[in-house]
Amino acid sequence: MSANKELQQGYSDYSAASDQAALLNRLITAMQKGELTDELLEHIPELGDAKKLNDKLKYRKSILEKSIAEQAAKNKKNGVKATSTSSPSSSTSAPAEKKAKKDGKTGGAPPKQAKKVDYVTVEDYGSSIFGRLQSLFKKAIEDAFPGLDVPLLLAETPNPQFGDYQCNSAMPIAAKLKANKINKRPGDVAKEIQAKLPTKIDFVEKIDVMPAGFINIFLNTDYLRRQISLLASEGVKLPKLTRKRVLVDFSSPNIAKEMHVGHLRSTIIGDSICRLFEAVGFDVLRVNHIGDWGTQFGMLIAHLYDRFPDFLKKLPDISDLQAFYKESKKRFDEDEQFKKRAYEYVVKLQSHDGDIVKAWNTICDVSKKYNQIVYNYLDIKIKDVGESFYQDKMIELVKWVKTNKPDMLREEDGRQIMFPTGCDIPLTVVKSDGGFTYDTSDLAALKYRMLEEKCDWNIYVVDSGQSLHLETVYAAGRDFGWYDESIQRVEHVAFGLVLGDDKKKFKTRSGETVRLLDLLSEGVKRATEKLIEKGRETAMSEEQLVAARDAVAFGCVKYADLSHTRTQDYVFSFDRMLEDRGNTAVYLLYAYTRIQSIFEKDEVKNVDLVKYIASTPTLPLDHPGEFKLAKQLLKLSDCVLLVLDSLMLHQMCDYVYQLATLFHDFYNECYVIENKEGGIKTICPYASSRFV
Ligand SMILES: NC(=[NH2+])NCCC[C@H](N)C(=O)O
Repeated sequence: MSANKELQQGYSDYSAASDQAALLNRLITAMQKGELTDELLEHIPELGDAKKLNDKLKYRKSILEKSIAEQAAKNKKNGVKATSTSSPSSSTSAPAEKKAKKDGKTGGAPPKQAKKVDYVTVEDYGSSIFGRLQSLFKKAIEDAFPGLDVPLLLAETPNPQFGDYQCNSAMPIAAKLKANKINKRPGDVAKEIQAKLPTKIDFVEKIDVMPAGFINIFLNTDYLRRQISLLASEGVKLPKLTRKRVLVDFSSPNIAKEMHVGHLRSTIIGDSICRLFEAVGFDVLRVNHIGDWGTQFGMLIAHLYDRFPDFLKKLPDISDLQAFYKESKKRFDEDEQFKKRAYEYVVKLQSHDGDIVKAWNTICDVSKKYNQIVYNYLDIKIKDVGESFYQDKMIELVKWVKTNKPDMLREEDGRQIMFPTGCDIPLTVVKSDGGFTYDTSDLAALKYRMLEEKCDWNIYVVDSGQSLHLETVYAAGRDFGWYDESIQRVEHVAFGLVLGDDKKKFKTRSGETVRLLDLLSEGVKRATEKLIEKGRETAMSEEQLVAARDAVAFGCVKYADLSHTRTQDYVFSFDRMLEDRGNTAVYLLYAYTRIQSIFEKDEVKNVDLVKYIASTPTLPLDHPGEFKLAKQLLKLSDCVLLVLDSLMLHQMCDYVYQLATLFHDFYNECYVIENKEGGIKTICPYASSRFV
């Protein structure tokens, strides 16, 4: 070999080796990050094969688990879940896969959670003192230490000696500077932050910087007095936010099945979120994604024809839909002839046959009529946009995917499935019989909500058991480019189970699902007993008593749910929720009643109040109890901003509970009305007059 050739060989050996080293480096980094791409795996066939085998096994495992779940559902006595996978028709009924997911049996890590966009854009903080402080401090820190990217640490102080609020950002900033080889004491960092704050802030009395770096903020009491007077004369003014279009999918029961306590939680939480959004001026779509489509309607229609032949003339009186469902399911399982008819009806329903559609409508109407009673009790407004709304949209969806993203679909055992990025469990888009699934309808719904309804924020108030299903659907939406995560937010607002006193899933004594109407009626009964026990029926008119009874009964059920951290399971207990002490609706109602009694007993007219406030632009607030109450009142906007971001409604309950407690303290310590000579009553200019 000539020297030249040797050199060439050496060079190519060297470059091959350095390529290898570079490849190895990429592989190691990718492995550490868990991002082994197919392109990288091609270089190490063994590894690629192992990965493929692993994927296959994982998928097989999920199929097996699905079959087990399916079998379990079949074996379960009185099992009413209609999967009808052998039907030659389309179905959106929850397939076994959904059940397996619900039970958490499918394994596999949940796909990456959608990034949460810092979504609520405040145009004007208005009365939110904390919001204004936050934005002032954020700006001061950014001006003093540009690009340092340290989260703002600002909180209320428990000890008034250290002011009303304290900013503790100086310490982490000093640490970060140190890491960048800049030595600065936290005290000096704090001084630099202070120097960047405006010299005069209307609501701040003084700002003290402690040598250790704490920044103590003292509010201006005159400002608070003026604010409270303004609140009294002009009412609540919430911060001004950029208007958003928000869709809230909540309640969403299934037709012909009993609405259960899980749906009750969804209804209460979803409605409260809507009310909050409406209060800040968002454009809110209250959507009931009812389960009103699927092969189970075949058997229900067949049974309807037999049991209520004149259903076309008058709405059948099916008092117990659950029993009706069970009866038809039993016939479907045992009677071949009936089964055949059921299938025929499904086909007819899907081809929009007039009478069959009417029968389907009848069943939906009976079910909805029942649900409406629950909604009326709880004062819930919601619009039905159920699974049936997506009938044609599902067909369109499949066409769309086949045309635009054909590579995303995979055929397995005759089914069309897809694995969205980062997901171990596939979505079944088309079943082997050509039918659709819960996955298909949720995909179609997501596409419609983001592209047609043009939602900025799409919220699903659904139990945490469906988290994997929803996250997989969202991941598919991202893959399909249906929404832009930097400006839009798609979010599962999950909640835990409702438990009985025995800490087990909430059931009747005989182990049945609790009917919501029975539950609410029980609440009404208990509330009536409570009111009678307190002798209220003598003090109230019948009308007032009914109003009080409903406020107590339904208020308690709602508040008990909302005041618990929603992501956790909570124990449903009438005894606890009807207590007049602690964080309960009764305790809040008690505060409200006391306020009303001031007006009633002392015959103070609203006009007198208005006059008094108009002539007192700075309310005195001389008594500590009064001042504390005023401060809490002024925190409403802060609380609204907090909950808008977290969607954790217990934070709002904590706020009102604290407010009620402070009101009770105030009521016990201060006079509100002064009894002048000659029996003339005037509003006391100093609420603390009991002490003067
Ligand atoms: N888009 C949704 N998947 N919403 C929730 C639907 C809840 C479903 N109907 C159930 O009862 O489990």
